[in-house]
Amino acid sequence: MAEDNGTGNKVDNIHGQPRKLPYQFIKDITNDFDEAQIVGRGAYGTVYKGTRENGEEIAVKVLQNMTGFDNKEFENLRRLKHQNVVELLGFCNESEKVVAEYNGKQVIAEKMHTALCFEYVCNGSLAEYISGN
Ligand SMILES: Nc1ncnc2c1ncn2[C@@H]1O[C@H](COP(=O)(O)OP(=O)(O)OP(=O)(O)O)[C@@H](O)[C@H]1O
Repeated sequence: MAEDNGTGNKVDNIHGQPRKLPYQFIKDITNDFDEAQIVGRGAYGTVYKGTRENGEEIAVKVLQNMTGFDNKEFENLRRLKHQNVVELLGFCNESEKVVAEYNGKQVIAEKMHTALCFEYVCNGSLAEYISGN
């Protein structure tokens, strides 16, 4: 089923090879990165629970201070498929022009939106599981 996120970006089946996802799509499924959707925080950013129109849940890891996915870790993750490893469904790497202040002047700046989307695992973290919380 295709999902129209209101910008003309149709997002079909997201399973298979990890694919590039529009920023508008991850914004929509996380209710504009609503605090109530936060499921955790890691060293690289905040993880949100996103819900697609068809009810499918997705973990959206919004990465901070990243400009792209040219590192080895991402390439490995992209190829990895294993029953014990959460599946990478897609990634977002989109720039947006924003007005920012620089040296007291208003300038047009390019803001990068980078995120990784994984299958959602609903049993909490391993630490919580082991400690029985
Ligand atoms: N696929 C997922 N499904 C559900 N919750 C997740 C998922 N991925 C991460 N989380 C939640 O978000 C928290 C932070 O995850 P994240 O991967 O960002 O940090 P991390 O495990 O400390 O690794 P990193 O070193 O990459 O920061 C996890 O502890 C977990 O609670």
